[in-house]
Amino acid sequence: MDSLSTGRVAQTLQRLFAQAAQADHALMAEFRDIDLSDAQQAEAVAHHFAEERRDVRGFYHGYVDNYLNVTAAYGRFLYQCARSRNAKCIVEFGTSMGISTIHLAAALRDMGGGRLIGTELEPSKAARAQANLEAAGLAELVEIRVGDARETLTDVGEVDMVLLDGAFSLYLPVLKLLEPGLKVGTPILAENAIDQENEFLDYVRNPQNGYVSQPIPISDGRGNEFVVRTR
Ligand SMILES: C[S@@+](CC[C@H](N)C(=O)[O-])C[C@H]1O[C@@H](n2cnc3c(N)ncnc32)[C@H](O)[C@@H]1O
Repeated sequence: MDSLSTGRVAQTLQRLFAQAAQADHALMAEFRDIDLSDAQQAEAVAHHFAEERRDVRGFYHGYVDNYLNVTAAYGRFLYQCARSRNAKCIVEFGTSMGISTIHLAAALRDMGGGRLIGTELEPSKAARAQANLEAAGLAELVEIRVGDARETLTDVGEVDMVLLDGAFSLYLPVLKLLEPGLKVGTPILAENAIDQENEFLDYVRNPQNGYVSQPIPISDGRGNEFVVRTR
């Protein structure tokens, strides 16, 4: 049996997905209801990117009460990746309220233990994630570093798996920060890696940089890139 489907982990996830659906309802509806042409969509994404790049802290502070979480299907995929990799050390950029974190930490626990280093800009979100991990019985496996990933992830060392789910304009600098500790075969999962003037995608899709990478269709329209380190 896996702990995703039973006990405290399953109960906590069920509660969090319900809370997330409520908290993010208006936000999600905004995106769902927009029927934009390709050109308008490209413009909207570019605007989003520019705003985030201009003021990362301010941009995400605007979402302080939003979960912005992975889907349940993507969470299961994270769990599967960690299990298939037999991961012992996982790094997560962008913890929010801890939904993805719980999936990853559950995989670590189901394999006998390990360490997850997460990072979150917003102190109140980090505190809520901590409480959620405690509710799921997984807190001892996770360290949530409060602050900007570019400062909090400078010393993580060897990593078996990475989830990039923070500010998407920072995926490339954060990957480069982690690169010295990546091993051959390390999977890097990137959420919201939208294929539009994206320097991160340009980098990981160029085999000369030591990766093989392609989008995977788990959560439609969410830009799920699956990257594997090849050297
Ligand atoms: C998409 S949400 C993460 C969702 C989470 N992985 C989940 O599935 O529940 C992105 C989070 O990254 C945080 N974030 C954005 N930029 C960051 C940075 N530079 N360093 C650390 N956290 C950051 C935001 O505050 C936000 O809570």
